[in-house]
Amino acid sequence: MAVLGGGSFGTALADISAANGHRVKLWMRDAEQVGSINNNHVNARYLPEFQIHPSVTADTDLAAVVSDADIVFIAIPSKSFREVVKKTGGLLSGKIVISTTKGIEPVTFDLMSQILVEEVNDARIGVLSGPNLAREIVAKALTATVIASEDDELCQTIQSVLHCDYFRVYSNSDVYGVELAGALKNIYAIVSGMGAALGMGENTKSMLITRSLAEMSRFAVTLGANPMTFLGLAGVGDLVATCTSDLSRNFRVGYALGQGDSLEDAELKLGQVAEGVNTLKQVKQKADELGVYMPLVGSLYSIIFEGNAIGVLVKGMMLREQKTDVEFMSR
Ligand SMILES: NC(=O)C1=CN([C@@H]2O[C@H](COP(=O)(O)OP(=O)(O)OC[C@H]3O[C@@H](n4cnc5c(N)ncnc54)[C@H](OP(=O)(O)O)[C@@H]3O)[C@@H](O)[C@H]2O)C=CC1
Ligand SMILES: O=C(CO)COP(=O)(O)O
Repeated sequence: MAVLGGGSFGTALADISAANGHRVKLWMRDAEQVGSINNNHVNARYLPEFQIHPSVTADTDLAAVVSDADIVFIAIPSKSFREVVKKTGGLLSGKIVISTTKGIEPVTFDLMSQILVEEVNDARIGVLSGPNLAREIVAKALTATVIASEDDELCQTIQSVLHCDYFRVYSNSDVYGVELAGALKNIYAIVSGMGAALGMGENTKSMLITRSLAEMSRFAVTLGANPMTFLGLAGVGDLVATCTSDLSRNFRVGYALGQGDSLEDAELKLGQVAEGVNTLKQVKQKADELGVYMPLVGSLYSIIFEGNAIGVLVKGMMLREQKTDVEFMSR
């Protein structure tokens, strides 16, 4: 088995699979980080306090790591996903390839599994998504995830590779819905982080999460996803986890923005990927093109990229025309 990307989530997945008896190779581009995993079983940059299972070894040689594996998980930020897949030079063909990346490619609006379809011949493709904060997983907190693929056998294989007494794997055949949900919720985690910095109460948190769910499912349904997927772990599950935890990098970026930091400073302080910032840009553009009503996306975009004041936008949103609660019921 191989995991491409040795950040916090790639490391967490490698550790679970190794503890389940698999020999796991982690591909990382940095030789020093590889040395730390092979010699000390520690990912010194991303999870320094955690001891990785000794059956996980790391390597900087991408071709060697991929050639050796029948299952390949990809945990590379969306910004570099296509570039890394291209670098594998056809070696992913015929393998089970699972994206764990929650992002959207600029210009193409491709999700990561769509990039895999475009770049790899004959791979069996799946998506892993759900409420999966990496630091909780490595601490063995009880966790559930979703493997999405139209290939039932693939889903069963991944369930058996990852399932253990603290990690439960559900399947779903709506690949597009599962993957889109994972990308979209990052936007709302930024909004929630911002709200937390401004001291919002429980009523406000609840309103924000519920209206986020309404907005993201409205957008996803316009693009052809199944709205029912949004009621599952990859939808409401991941939305709740990410919008309520300061372990979420997107939440933390929002918190820093709410405290008055610039986007640049907030991202710099974080030092890791917060996919929601790019996702916000892509979704704002697509929603404008398609005419989808997304007041939270519109407001967050104008705060971050157009310098509008949070207070003015909040007031504007609260005083908008009245809407129905569950819009799918009134169709
Ligand atoms: N962390 C989490 O809780 C979860 C994350 N995810 C998703 O998984 C994806 C990865 O996240 P995560 O592991 O947390 O990210 P991190 O920021 O922790 O790590 C990113 C990893 O990707 C590597 N990387 C980045 N760019 C390249 C490149 N061009 N070539 C090779 N390697 C590269 C980094 O290497 P280097 O250190 O050398 O820069 C690092 O190992 C994201 O889309 C995220 O949304 C999904 C579920 C949970
Ligand atoms: O996707 C995640 C949890 O499910 C991780 O969220 P962040 O990328 O915001 O840390």
